[in-house]
Amino acid sequence: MKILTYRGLDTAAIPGYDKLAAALAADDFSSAEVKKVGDNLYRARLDRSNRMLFALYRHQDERYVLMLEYIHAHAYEKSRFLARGAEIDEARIPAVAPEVAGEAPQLSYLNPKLPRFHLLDKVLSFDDDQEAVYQQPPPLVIIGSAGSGKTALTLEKMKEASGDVLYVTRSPFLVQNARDLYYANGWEREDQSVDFLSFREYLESIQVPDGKEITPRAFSAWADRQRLPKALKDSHQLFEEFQGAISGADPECAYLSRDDYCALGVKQSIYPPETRAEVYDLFEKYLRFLAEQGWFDANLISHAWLARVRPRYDFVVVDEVQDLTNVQLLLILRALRTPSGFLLCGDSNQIVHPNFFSWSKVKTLFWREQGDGAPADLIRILNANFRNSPQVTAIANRLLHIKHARFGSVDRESNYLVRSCGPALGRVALLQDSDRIKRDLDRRTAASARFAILVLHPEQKAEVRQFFRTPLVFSIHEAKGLEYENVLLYGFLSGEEKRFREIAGDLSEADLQGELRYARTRDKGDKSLEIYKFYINALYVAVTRAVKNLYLIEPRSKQPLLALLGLTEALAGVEDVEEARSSLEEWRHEAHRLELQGKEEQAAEIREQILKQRAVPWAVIQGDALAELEDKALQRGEKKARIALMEYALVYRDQRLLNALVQGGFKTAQQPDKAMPVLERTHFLPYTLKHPGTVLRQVDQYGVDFRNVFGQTPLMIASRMGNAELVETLLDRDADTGLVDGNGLNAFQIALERACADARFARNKLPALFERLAPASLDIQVDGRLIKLDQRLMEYLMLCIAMVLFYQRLGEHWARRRNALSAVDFAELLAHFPDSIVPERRKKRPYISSILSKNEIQRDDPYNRKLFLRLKHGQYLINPRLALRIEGNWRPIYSVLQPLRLASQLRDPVPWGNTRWDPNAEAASAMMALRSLLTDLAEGRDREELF
Ligand SMILES: Nc1ncnc2c1ncn2[C@@H]1O[C@H](COP(=O)(O)OP(=O)(O)OP(=O)(O)O)[C@@H](O)[C@H]1O
Repeated sequence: MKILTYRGLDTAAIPGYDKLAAALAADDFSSAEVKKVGDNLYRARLDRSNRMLFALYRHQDERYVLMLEYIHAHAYEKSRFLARGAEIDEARIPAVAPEVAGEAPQLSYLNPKLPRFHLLDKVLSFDDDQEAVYQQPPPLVIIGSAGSGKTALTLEKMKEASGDVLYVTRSPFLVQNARDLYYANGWEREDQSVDFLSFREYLESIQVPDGKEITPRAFSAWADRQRLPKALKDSHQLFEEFQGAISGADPECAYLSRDDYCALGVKQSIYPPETRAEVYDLFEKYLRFLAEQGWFDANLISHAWLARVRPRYDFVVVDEVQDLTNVQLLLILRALRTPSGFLLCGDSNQIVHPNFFSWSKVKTLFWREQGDGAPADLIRILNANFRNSPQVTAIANRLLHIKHARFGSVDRESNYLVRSCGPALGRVALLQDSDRIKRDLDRRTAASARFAILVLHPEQKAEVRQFFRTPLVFSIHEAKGLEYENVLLYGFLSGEEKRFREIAGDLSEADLQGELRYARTRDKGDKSLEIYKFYINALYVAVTRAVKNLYLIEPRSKQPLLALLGLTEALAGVEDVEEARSSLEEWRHEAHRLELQGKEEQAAEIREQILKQRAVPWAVIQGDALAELEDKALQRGEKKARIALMEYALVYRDQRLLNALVQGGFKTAQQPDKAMPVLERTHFLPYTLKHPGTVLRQVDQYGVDFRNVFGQTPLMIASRMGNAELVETLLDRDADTGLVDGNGLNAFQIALERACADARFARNKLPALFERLAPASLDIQVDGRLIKLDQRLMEYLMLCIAMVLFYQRLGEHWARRRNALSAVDFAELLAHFPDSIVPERRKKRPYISSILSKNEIQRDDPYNRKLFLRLKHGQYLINPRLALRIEGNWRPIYSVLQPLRLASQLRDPVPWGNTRWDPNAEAASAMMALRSLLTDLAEGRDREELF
């Protein structure tokens, strides 16, 4: 077997490593005492107390040992790779023989020259180009086609940076994906703090703009109302002109003046000079529309925020740089402490719309910011493709050839061919456009989540739907960023036959041979590339969405461009297209993936047509419905309403409601602890079962995040009942961990709440729930700025616990001594948490106190997140001016939490001389005082007497 080592593993410092490696290399598993300890995870003996963890892989005909981690003194529970808190009883695990390697997973690519490998979500062996970039210090610009491993390489380079690091890109989906890849396999680095932000979040981290960011859909709806002349009808184009030419391009101004816009060169605008005045009139209307309707435009805000941004990062990574405008890039650069600490990556061939991105503009921008010029090898190009099949890559290359041969004026950075390292063999075929073929194809693909149909223009989708039942139909603008195993391009070229004919020009096969050579523009006034860029890039993007197989159906199959792509014969049968039927589970994942990427239309269609999900048939008690129920139960004394209200009050431990029920003569409410088990049996029993069929049936009917009558999702109840298996099942079905219940708590906080009330729950149930339920980050707003509080920070846990303690302790503390929350409260709760979820040092009181005081509103600390307000010595409230982003909307913390629900349990009046002292009145007035305090503080009114 061959030995490879994980990057960063210092084998020289591992005692007995060489001897062990030699034994494994010689297939001697018995003297290495190899045992299987996890999924493709093995341990071998280094010496009496130390172990080595490794994985087995195959590549071509060779078997490989991938050395992962040194396990010192049997401390398996500290391993990055084994499940948290894993206890391994070595004596009870049988030894394995080297033959197991024969069944090991295959690596799709392995560079024979490199003995080291990298790890994200999977094992990566860098090719020579990637390795060279990996070795080069920043600043760097990495250019590579779709699937060339830019993101993978970039993330690995990010791991090298210490200090404050930013990863930013336009798409929130990509951000989440990058974060998940980054921390996959338990990676961490103590001296690094990383923010993963979408560009909008980055803007918000400087200052949260008023309103919502304008979307192409909202723009289009606005444009449709404007009665546009024919030349300006294409709203995508108009939007692009507003966001790429009038604003965005010149960072010196928010947007161009009318004169400057009209004077733009022929290549700087989509529109000819004679239409510009009209475009500018519309732009002015657009500005008014933004202001009136409460939208914001990212370019205009970026320009305004240039005056506010402060250097705060040591290293910045910008992914998919072609999706950002100059002013946006400049705003990112201005956040750098060291001007050269950046890494940009992107691919200008992936721009669908006619935007004004050019690598030379980016370079100029960075040059200028750097002051002393840029290093010669700033720009690196990756030529491999690890994603698409060789057949798809071959077609993509032909397109690049055509673009180059036809419009040789493209910049050097967009001018490279791609070498396929793709995993699987695929095929590219032109199919006849006949009813029989379409019927046949539909039969084979309608039930497959791995087959998508792409068209050039949104209007063409309706035509596709006449023949095909799949919900996966996308216009090219929607398809960006997606990938499918099989892609059908439907009438893609025929829809704009004239354009594509002009693109093909009089090129012949001979023009498409050899390497691309960079040539300067022949004629500066030649606008042909700008006009055709949309069409050729759209086709390039469409083609590269296919991971394995690409099919085309063209009503007019004899087109010069098709011929140049080598597609001359239209096939009369589709027997080779595999008939596929995806499981409901696959479809659920697909709907969820599309929702995350903002493809609501297709996701809704999947949910409706395939998953057949519908809205819950019951009314959820919340908002007005709750007020009405209260009225019926408390004012009108209706029996059914009283029972329902009591159940609601029990679920949320709403002491105020329980008290009101008791005072209204409803005795059962007096003993919540007795009533609770009954309630749990009635409503939550299915959530405690090993085979929760009833719950899953409801999930199938109403979707995984449906709300029960109390407004809880299945995940929240499974968490409450401590059913880790069900939690796992629901998460596998993409349950949303960010949703909150009627108390404003998410499923993770609900588990913490249970742990707070029950030490046994904390010890036995919490570990399996803890990491799985905690959302990756919490969006909080303090002083008008977004802070994305990452799950890995102690501050995250402290805020979550503080929200739980709000209900569990604040009321009582306040009623008794006008006290708020203290480090003791946190420490008492954390004491029951096993070390595997919260390390010992983080549970100590001095440490908790230090986090509380570091995050006090008034404290001067660069990492102060201003989470807490110190009322008096050691007494804290969650900062009343903090807001949380819940389901996309900012909500003040004390409207997420429900101060109205804080109350003391009723007590009997105490005889006091010849009067009676009513403790309840006192408690009620204390709670009123607390609520008014919270309101005052939230609204910024001074309550200095308290401090
Ligand atoms: N050296 C490698 N060996 C094997 N797989 C690789 C290698 N480098 C990257 N990959 C894989 O190739 C796929 C594409 O990589 P990645 O997403 O980083 O590409 P990209 O250039 O960022 O693509 P896009 O521009 O489409 O986002 C990923 O699944 C990644 O893990």
